[in-house]
Amino acid sequence: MTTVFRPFTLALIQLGSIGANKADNLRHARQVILQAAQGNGVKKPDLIVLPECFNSPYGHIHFPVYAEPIGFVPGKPYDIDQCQSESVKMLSTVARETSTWLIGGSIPECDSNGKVFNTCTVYDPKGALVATHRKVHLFDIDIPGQIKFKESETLTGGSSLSHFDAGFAKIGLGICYDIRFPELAMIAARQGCHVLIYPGAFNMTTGPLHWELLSRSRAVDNQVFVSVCSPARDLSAGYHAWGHSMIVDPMGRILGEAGAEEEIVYATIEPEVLYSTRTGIPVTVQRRFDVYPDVSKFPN
Ligand SMILES: NC(=O)CCC(=O)C(=O)O
Repeated sequence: MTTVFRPFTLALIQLGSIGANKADNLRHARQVILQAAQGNGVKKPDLIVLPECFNSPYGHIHFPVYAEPIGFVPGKPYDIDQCQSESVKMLSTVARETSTWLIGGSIPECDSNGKVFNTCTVYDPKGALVATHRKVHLFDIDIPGQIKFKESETLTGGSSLSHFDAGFAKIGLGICYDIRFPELAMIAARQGCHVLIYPGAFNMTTGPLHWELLSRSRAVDNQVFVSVCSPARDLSAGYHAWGHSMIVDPMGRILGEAGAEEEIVYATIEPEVLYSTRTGIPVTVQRRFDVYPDVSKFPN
């Protein structure tokens, strides 16, 4: 069945005040979601997005401490009342109260084998948990003198791709470092996603260089809308996020962008832009898979 793609309003919450107290983080996130759901004076959003790791400080030592069991299995019914995750319960409740689709950024998730994942959860306007995405590519980098970070110290990478149908668009999910891997975005687009959404938290070294570049690249490569949602910058925290949450259209134009502080960014997603981009520059039907059939066969 082909997914309907209709105009809709997207709101990104560049959340601030993410501290050590999880209950405070959840309270604050709920309050800003309620505010975002009011709209920007023009239109109430159809979909609200939170940033990566919105309920805990961002750092590998924190993930196991803040991790919550979610236990979502795609395609199986999920009972929110039985769920052990306070973050999932809050997100489900506020999605229902606001009658809005909600992409709950990400939270550390633990499974029954003691593995911890960086997981995004998605709620429909009735509060049902309809999709999850476990960050596939862990953020392990070392730029001497600038930044060293190793999520794999405590996290396990997810092993599947995640797309969902919101009724007004098919949406592909990734988390932060996942945006550096064009294969994930290309598969989502080839499977019919119109919009790719990455809760993220780039840093002050790579953020200025790559955050916008990667967002616009994934949008132009695949002729889809791309949106990246960061926490606000907090120079008193252990990790300094770049901020600059943004929404990019299939031509690579930035439709809305935050600064470094807490802010809500709204944009209207117009399907016509995707269709006219694909008609004018038809790369999506000009690919030469006979020349480059499977890049994984080539050595590094
Ligand atoms: N949270 C992350 O995955 C950060 C990714 C990042 O900063 C990068 O440069 O990539």
